Amino acid sequence: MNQKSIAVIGAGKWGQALHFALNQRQKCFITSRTKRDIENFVDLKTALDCDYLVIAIPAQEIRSWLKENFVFKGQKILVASKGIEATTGEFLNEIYASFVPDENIGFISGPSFAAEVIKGLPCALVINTISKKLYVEFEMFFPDFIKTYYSDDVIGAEIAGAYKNVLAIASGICEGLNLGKNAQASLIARGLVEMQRFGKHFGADESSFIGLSGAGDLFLTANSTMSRNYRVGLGLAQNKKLDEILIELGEVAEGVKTSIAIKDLSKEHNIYTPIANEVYQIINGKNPKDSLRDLLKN
Ligand SMILES: NC(=O)C1=CN([C@@H]2O[C@H](COP(=O)(O)OP(=O)(O)OC[C@H]3O[C@@H](n4cnc5c(N)ncnc54)[C@H](OP(=O)(O)O)[C@@H]3O)[C@@H](O)[C@H]2O)C=CC1
Ligand SMILES: O=C(CO)COP(=O)(O)O
Repeated sequence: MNQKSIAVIGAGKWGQALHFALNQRQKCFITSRTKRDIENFVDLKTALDCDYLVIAIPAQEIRSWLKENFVFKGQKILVASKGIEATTGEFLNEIYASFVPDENIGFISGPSFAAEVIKGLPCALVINTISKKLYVEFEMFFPDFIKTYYSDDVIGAEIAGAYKNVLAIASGICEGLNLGKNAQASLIARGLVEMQRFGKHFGADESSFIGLSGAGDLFLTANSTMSRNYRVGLGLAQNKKLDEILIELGEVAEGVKTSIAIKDLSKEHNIYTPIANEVYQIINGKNPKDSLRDLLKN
């Protein structure tokens, strides 16, 4: 049993589910901006003093949160967020690199709806880090109902986890327009090819996209109304306003902002990303039926 201290930062849906899981083996602290009545809830300072931190705040908030709150004291970090920063197009590992040495940081990926993890239902996750030692240390904290795998493909896991959110929006749109299961399967399969192409450009290992981090998480979120991103797509297909959809959702849907980052990066690097580009345009007012026509034509 590992006796080092561990804390989750961010008590949203995923932070609370991870806290539940990590609290099975040993006491795990949790903190958040908003104080909550959760077992082992502590203030931020106490959490930051822990040896191991699991950070579960939205991707777009990470840079400012780190700047305002984080001081590196040798902590080992596991990043639970899935997204790409929209304002800069930077990947999360690039943002964290200014605050934490690479060997002290890992990224969680794989199919994992918080609502199931918090019930103790079985799942498999990948811990992606250049340090096998760090993987072994974090693995010790996970309960029996979560099987963990090791990968050193940090960029592949990050891109897969972020990109699948945009594709889940596309799949929700497809469902909302009643385009049928053939269309939806085609969209998901082509989406997988698209995110692999995007990832390869940035040095990702192509095999990450056919494993848990890529296909696993994509199949989960692009096929279920449990996914917030998928529900955003359903709303867009019903011609609802984005603001209205997001208020109704009340939780983060990372694919919305990540679609901006992918649009900018694919333009800058000349990468062919037709589905993500149509999602970006639909979010910005294009009629989804026009997107369908353009995707079928090009
Ligand atoms: N939910 C899921 O099934 C999964 C989610 N993820 C990823 O985990 C990340 C978090 O998602 P999730 O927990 O579901 O989202 P939620 O919307 O449920 O919660 C987000 C939490 O982040 C905190 N937060 C938001 N902005 C800030 C900020 N500026 N500074 C500090 N804290 C902030 C909020 O804390 P407070 O409420 O205290 O203000 C909030 O509770 C996302 O990147 C998501 O893609 C990954 C796998 C599964
Ligand atoms: O990443 C997730 C499951 O692996 C959660 O997806 P949503 O954010 O779309 O709900």
